[in-house]
Order: sequence, then C-alpha cells, then structure tokens
Amino acid sequence: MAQVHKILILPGDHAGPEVMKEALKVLSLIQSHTSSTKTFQHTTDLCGGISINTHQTPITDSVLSLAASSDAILFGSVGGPEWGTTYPNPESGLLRLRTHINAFANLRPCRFYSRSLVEKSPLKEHVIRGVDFMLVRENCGGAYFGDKVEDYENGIASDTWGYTAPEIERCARVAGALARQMGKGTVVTSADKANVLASGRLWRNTVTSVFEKEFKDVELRHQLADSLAMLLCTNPSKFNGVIVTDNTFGDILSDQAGGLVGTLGILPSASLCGVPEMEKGVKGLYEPVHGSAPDIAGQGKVNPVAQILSLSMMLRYSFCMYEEADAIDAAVEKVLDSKDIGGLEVRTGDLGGIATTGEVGDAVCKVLEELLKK
Ligand SMILES: NC(=O)C1=CN([C@@H]2O[C@H](COP(=O)(O)OP(=O)(O)OC[C@H]3O[C@@H](n4cnc5c(N)ncnc54)[C@H](O)[C@@H]3O)[C@@H](O)[C@H]2O)C=CC1
Ligand SMILES: CC(C)CC(=O)C(=O)O
Ligand SMILES: [Mg+2]
Repeated sequence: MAQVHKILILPGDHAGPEVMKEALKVLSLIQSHTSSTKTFQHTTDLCGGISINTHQTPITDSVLSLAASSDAILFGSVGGPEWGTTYPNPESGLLRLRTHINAFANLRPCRFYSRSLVEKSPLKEHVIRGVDFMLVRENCGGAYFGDKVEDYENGIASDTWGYTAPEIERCARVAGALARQMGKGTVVTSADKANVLASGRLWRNTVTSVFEKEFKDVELRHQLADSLAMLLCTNPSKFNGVIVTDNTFGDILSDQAGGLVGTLGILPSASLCGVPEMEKGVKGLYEPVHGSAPDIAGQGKVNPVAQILSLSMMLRYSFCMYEEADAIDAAVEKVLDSKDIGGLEVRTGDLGGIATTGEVGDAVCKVLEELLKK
C-alpha cells in the first residue's frame, strides 16, 4: 500500500498563490512518478489577508488544527499594503501557525542554484563564487513572540526579546545535526549580540555548552551579528557551512542572503518541528524566504523558483524523498542555465530574463519529467 503524506497548502496573498500554482504543478508530477509508493493528500485553505477578508481573522482555529494534523505545510506568503500593520495583520497568522505546530528551526539555505547565476549577484564574482551556507534561524521565540506594550496614544511601545535555554538548545542541536550531515569539517557559526543583549549572552553560553557536550566533533565559532552582516558582503564564503542565530537576526540576515545571490526569488526555507534525521521525516512548514511581493504580483513577473525549491525541501526533510528532491533542484539548475525563450535564459525579470512565472514553472516541469524517467 502507498504511504500517505498529508499536506496542507496555504497559498496566502498577492504573489503567494501565483508561485504556489507552479509548485503544485511540480508536486503533481512527483505524485504521478511515485504513485505506487506514495500518495500526497493535499488540502488547500486560507491564511493571511485572504483569511481576514473571509473569516475576519488571519488564521482560523480550523486551519490551525488542519496544520496540526498534517505531515507538512506548503506555504506561499502573506500580507500587503491593503491590510496594513495593525494587529491582527496577515503576518500574525503565519506567526501563530509557526508556534502552533512548534516549527522552531527555520532552515534558510543560501547558494546559487545555477553556476551562471553568479553573474547576477551585485557582488564581484571572485567574492561571491562558491558561497553555500545554511542559515538556521530560531523561529518560535525572541522579540517576535515576547510580551509587547502597545500604548501608541502615549507614545510607548516595547517588545520583549527573551529566550530560555531550552529554546536555544533545540535550535543549536538542529545546527549541529545539519553540520554532521554536511560532512566532516563543516563549521557552525553562531551569531548573536552577546556584547550588548542579555539574551545574546544566554544564546552564546547555551550554544557553546550544547556543542561542548553533544557536538565535540563539530567546530563552533561565534560572530557578532552586526559584523557578520558586513562580512557576508565582503567574504561570504568564510561562512560556508551552517550559521545559527536568533529569530530577528535570522530574518534580517536571510533577506541579506537574497542580496548576495541577487534576488529573493530563488531562496526557499523549511521550518522544522524537530531535529532532521536522514532516515526519518520530520514535520515542517515550507515557504519561500520572500514575502508577498505586492509591487510585482499579478503580472506574471514573480519568480516561482523559491516556492518550487521549498517544495523540494519538503520532500527532503519531511518525506525523506532525496532522489525526487535532488531531481527538482537539478531541474531548476538546468532551467536557469538554459536559453530557451528566443535565445534568452528562462528567467523572470529579477534575474534579468523575460520569462513569466508560468513559463519558468512549465520549463522546470518539462526538465523534471525527463530526469524522473531516467
Ligand atoms: N513569509 C511571508 O509571508 C512574508 C511576508 N512578508 C510580507 O510581504 C509583504 C511585502 O514585503 P516586502 O518587504 O516588500 O518583501 P518581499 O519579500 O515581498 O519583496 C521584497 C522585494 O523582493 C522582490 N521579490 C520578492 N519575492 C520575489 C520573487 N519571488 N520574484 C521576484 N522578485 C521578488 C519584490 O518584488 C520586492 O522588490 C509585507 O506585507 C510583508 O510583511 C514579508 C516577508 C515574509
Ligand atoms: C512573519 C513574517 C512576515 C516575518 C518574516 O519576514 C519572515 O519570516 O521572513
Ligand atoms: Mg523575512
């Protein structure tokens, strides 16, 4: 009997549904290839602004319980100027989802998915070539979830940027486990502001102690988060391996990673609810690093690669489907390297091309179909 994987699909707002459409084409191809061994049961529902418009809340209890009973969630992106920032805004639906399923470790890889993309980076080729790191961002704690004071009438507001040792420990374990999976010699860089923040000092002491006790074989380095931001521009390959950091720094540094490769449109992410193991899938929430791109949404201009690669991360980490995940990554690489549209690259505008969102998705499917036949 085929193994059943329950997937909840939450496309979200603006660019979210556009790129999700392309990822679902890829999922359907994978499904027809593996139908004898795996069945993907997927349900689509609402989160974000679209849920506010329909249910007056960014995420309903019923969607939260669907998420809790799913093996994986494939998420688009939420938010947009029409909903503003006042709580409960669309983004708070995503934050609630992350904590509801305890998706505490957000893996955000930064690398070029095609050699020819190196020239699209704003950095000089010799600086950026070979960059390949996995940023592990703590995803359910810190300033995004601490107590808030919102007394705007009196001009007072604050966010509590707090951590407990167990929250840091579990994140450090994910970083250590990933480093081991990447192979001997992989370095883990922990980024914090231990020179200023109390939570930063707890972060540094706790990460150090986890590595001393549980990952003696993995080299751990510490870097202040502000200088890391600078060094990522001047010498990014120095941080090849794993970077582990807290929620706020991880959010900012992973968008900076988009700057390193030249666009947010190719960066996927996986928010895992446990430590990844090679033999056993872990539940997770998969979404691009980018937001809902309202400035370009609805015109076929959005790059679907980050969403498609988020699907590949889902197959890898939640379902241990390594061959299929590798095939998707290879198909993306081949498409980004090819010149199919009037002699031009099959790339969206963010990568200097003229292809539409749908053309990139179709091209990935075409190559993937061939790769899966082999
Ligand atoms: N996970 C999520 O749902 C996230 C939601 N947001 C929300 O998204 C909305 C827009 O936020 P922004 O700060 O503008 O960030 P953004 O990530 O949506 O866009 C930043 C820039 O990158 C471009 N971009 C993003 N994704 C792209 C893609 N796939 N292809 C080509 N270009 C792409 C956009 O056109 C824009 O110029 C806000 O409401 C924000 O809160 C932001 C980040 C994450
Ligand atoms: C809740 C999200 C909008 C925060 C964010 O920017 C992200 O997770 O990348
Ligand atoms: Mg962000």
